[in-house]
Amino acid sequence: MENYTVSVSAPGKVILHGEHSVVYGKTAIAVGLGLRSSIVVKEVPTRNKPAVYIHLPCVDLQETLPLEPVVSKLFKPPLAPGITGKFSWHLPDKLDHDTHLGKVDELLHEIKPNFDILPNNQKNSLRSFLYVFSGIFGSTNLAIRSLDIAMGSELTIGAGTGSSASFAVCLAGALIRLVKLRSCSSYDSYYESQDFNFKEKEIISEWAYNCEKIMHGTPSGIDNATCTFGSVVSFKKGSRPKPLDLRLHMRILLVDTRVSRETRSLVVKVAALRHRNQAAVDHIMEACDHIANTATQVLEKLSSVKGNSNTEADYQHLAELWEMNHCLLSALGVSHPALERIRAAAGARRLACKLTGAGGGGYAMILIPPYTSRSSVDSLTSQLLESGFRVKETTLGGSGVRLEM
Ligand SMILES: Nc1ncnc2c1ncn2[C@@H]1O[C@H](COP(=O)(O)OP(=O)(O)O)[C@@H](O)[C@H]1O
Ligand SMILES: C[C@@](O)(CCOP(=O)(O)O)CC(=O)O
Repeated sequence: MENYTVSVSAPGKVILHGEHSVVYGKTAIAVGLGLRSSIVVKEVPTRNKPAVYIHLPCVDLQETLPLEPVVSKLFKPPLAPGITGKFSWHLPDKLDHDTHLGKVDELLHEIKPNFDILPNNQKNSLRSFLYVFSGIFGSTNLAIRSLDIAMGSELTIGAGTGSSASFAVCLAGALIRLVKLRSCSSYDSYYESQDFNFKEKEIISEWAYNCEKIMHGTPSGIDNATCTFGSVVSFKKGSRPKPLDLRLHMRILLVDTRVSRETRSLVVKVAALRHRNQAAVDHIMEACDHIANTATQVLEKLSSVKGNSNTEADYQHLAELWEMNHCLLSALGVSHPALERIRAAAGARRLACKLTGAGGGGYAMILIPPYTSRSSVDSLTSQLLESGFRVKETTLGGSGVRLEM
């Protein structure tokens, strides 16, 4: 019997346009980052009793989970109320989420008596792991084998660049691939397939959405969709995120202000401003919506360009939109002196810069068009590092979840 090894990676995400205005029903666009998380899942010989050996260095966690109680308590998860039939791993949105998560929590308290005193990040990673593992394997008839699971990430954890969705997408992707490999023979064409198909990606994104519910309560769905499909995802409240099939490879400097912020309190701050100035704030939101829509058109043009002379004009247009968007966000009161210092340094080199995400600190992104000189990027990076910021040069619009060889 073959012992399989599966390696999968998935990107983080940033919001390009539409932060805050998305809360008021306007369009947001998010893009996959060049920085990725990765997972390696290995079937290993069972030593004594079957177990999963988990290595999660990003949250400082090494854990061995016995599999027999997982099988007896968590397999065969229930369907949501009102839905009949048998649950299958193809249908994560039909799972009775609260009941299944409740059982996961009960089991974790049984097998780890100190569960309650673990830090939240470790708790959430373990809960998500058991939830997805038992949801996927628990609806198959495959014999249980011991597994070794190791995950890593180039992303800063808990900083608004989608590490939780990226983690969950890797996990769901790897476990689904393993189930499919074990369900087919080496003569099937699936065995040879080098990547996930669209339907598989939809299922992966739904499992990751359920994990986002574990981590955040009421996620919008944009992070799991962007980390799964990569490229650009357009989103409006109340409708499904829409992946756009664009081929982009835009360079940025992703600059961490190291000023911590809380998304929830910034959303409340904007709501209070709107309460006092509704017409003015609604016009700002409307303007942000136009920017998101125009930027989508520019990205479509950039995506279709093959050495076309308009690239420079398109990048300039995009830079203009970034600048306007940042200033509108600043008018909403969500900039920060650290973000403005980064903008000044970028502006001195005629490079566009905007905050991304909730603001109030967090990250700024600086657009690096292809015609920017290396010396300009290097001197800007040095200046930002000297000022105490963290700087990573990366790309926007990269690929979504993928199998690694
Ligand atoms: N590589 C990883 N390994 C283990 N857990 C991870 C990893 N990346 C993210 N997580 C989980 O996701 C949580 C971070 O989620 P969140 O606070 O939403 O941050 P972010 O904005 O980066 O998504 C962590 O506390 C941890 O539970
Ligand atoms: C400010 C907001 O529009 C985006 C927040 O993004 P992040 O938490 O910084 O990734 C809030 C939201 O959409 O829920």
